[in-house]
Amino acid sequence: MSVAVLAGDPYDEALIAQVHPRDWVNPTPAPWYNLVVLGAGTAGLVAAGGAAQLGARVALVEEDLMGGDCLNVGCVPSKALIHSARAAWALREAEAAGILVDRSAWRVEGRAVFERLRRLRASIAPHDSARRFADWGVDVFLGRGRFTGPDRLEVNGATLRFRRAVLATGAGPRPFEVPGADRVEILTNHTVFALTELPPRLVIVGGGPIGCELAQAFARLGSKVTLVGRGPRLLSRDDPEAADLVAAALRRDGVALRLGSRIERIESPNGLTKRLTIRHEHGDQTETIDAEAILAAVGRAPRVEGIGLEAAGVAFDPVRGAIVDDYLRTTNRAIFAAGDVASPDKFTHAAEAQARLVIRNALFAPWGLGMGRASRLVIPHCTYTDPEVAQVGLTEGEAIARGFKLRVLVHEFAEVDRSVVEDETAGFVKLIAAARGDRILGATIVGRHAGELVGTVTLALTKGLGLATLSRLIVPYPTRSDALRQAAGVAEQAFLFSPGVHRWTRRWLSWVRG
Ligand SMILES: Cc1cc2nc3c(=O)[nH]c(=O)nc-3n(C[C@H](O)[C@H](O)[C@H](O)COP(=O)(O)OP(=O)(O)OC[C@H]3O[C@@H](n4cnc5c(N)ncnc54)[C@H](O)[C@@H]3O)c2cc1C
Ligand SMILES: NC(=O)c1ccc[n+]([C@@H]2O[C@H](COP(=O)([O-])OP(=O)(O)OC[C@H]3O[C@@H](n4cnc5c(N)ncnc54)[C@H](O)[C@@H]3O)[C@@H](O)[C@H]2O)c1
Repeated sequence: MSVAVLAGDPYDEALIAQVHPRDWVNPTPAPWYNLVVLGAGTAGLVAAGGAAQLGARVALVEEDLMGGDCLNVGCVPSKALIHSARAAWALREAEAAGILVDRSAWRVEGRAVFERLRRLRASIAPHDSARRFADWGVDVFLGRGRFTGPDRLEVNGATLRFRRAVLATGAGPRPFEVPGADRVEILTNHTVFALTELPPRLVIVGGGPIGCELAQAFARLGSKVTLVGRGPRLLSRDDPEAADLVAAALRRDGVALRLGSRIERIESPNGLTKRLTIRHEHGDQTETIDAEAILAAVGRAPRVEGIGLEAAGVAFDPVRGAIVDDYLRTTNRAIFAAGDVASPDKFTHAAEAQARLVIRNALFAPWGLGMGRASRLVIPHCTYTDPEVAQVGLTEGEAIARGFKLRVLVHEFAEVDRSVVEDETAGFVKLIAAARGDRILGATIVGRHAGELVGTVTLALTKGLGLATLSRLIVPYPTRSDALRQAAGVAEQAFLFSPGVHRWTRRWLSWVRG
């Protein structure tokens, strides 16, 4: 990411004025800091802001745009794009709801869609602004930071000495290594939101969350999208049935899926059109796909190189990132790490939760007493395709792999009145529970608002609430939350209507009847 990859319109100028003011003057460093934070994405901002508000002397170092990926080139712009795509989709589907729309009377204005995205991004930027953090007492340094020893870091020639530090440098797009990719302009999440028009044809490489969300969004907005995936299915981290529903939805929206495919080469025969040659894993034939744009969404690489981790005594691995223990301490006990740079869960809410834990462990656990464990955090995730796919705890496959004996309790949204009346019946709630007892191990939710619904199960897992509690939850009618109660209730119903219990209830009722 760089200020240079923004589109350069007034909204981007407004964004920069907040998160990388051009006239910013770095403060004079204090002799010592309680906490120096490297990177001002979600993890860094939460760690710095929280610590400063608790009274710590804090320095925050950012080389690019404060807010990091989430604000600038991740969650915020992608969800803004998804909103526009959904509006276009709703118009196409309006007829099914009895509303006749003249198809020739509306069209997607790509320029306006991207402008809206940048306007909303700029409107959120004050939350992450340099001024806001400075007002909280944080010394904000704009510039590239680099550790120069186990207790010091350098930025623009100034040395910041620390008792504790937080490494929060995040992750960037993983290099896209296929023949020819270095000679053709390839979009990544750093550049795709700087577009000003919709590409008529777009190839997206990668079937993870970024690939799926953006493939559907661009297709709904009118681009002819092909998604090329290496694996046999989409969303390889998630439940396979959930991934199948997403694949069906993408196909329905016009996305051509080429899964299990290997890219042989990329070229640009006339300098404008880009051409991919792919080969299916199980076939001899190659296929060529032409497009105006190619987006690589092939995973994330933690930012660990060139930042002096060797000098600081912080061990790292190019794939896993900084190596941390369960208290999020690196191999230098004074340096902690939070967010994408050290976590397999590369999500904003995970970065935020880890940063909160780091404040506690780094600043309020003298001699290591009272430190909290990262493994105790219950971290859900959700992919914002339509239908959404939300997950918390173990998937069915993960629970089996760990040797659990399971009960899998499923309730389909086709059985939920609210989903039926809104014509959105695709999806299900799947609760993964231990075969005996009440314990919930995880949940997969596929459907509209799955990301909201998963919060209830996350609370149950966090507080150790079981199936019985969930099945007695009273939810407003008609809502999709009923699916959760119904799925949990399957176990209770099976007990209540089991032959033994049924025999007993009949006898009792016959006796009281007289
Ligand atoms: C397209 C896309 C969509 C996403 N959608 C979602 C979503 O819907 N929900 C969700 O939960 N997550 C989503 N994510 C993931 C989310 O954006 C990340 O998990 C989150 O931003 C991680 O925050 P972080 O603070 O760890 O790192 P980052 O946000 O990457 O911040 C790290 C910061 O450190 C700075 N930095 C690095 N090195 C240095 C240095 N040497 N000196 C100074 N500064 C440095 C960087 O410039 C950057 O600003 C999405 C990601 C992408 C790419
Ligand atoms: N809604 C969300 O929470 C959300 C949305 C977007 C991104 N994110 C975060 O960002 C991370 C990165 O997302 P992502 O989708 O880039 O990564 P990913 O690692 O989840 O998926 C990348 C996919 O690309 C495939 N791939 C890699 N090289 C390929 C090649 N040469 N040809 C074809 N396919 C190839 C991989 O097999 C994999 O399926 C996510 O894992 C998630 O943590 C979260």
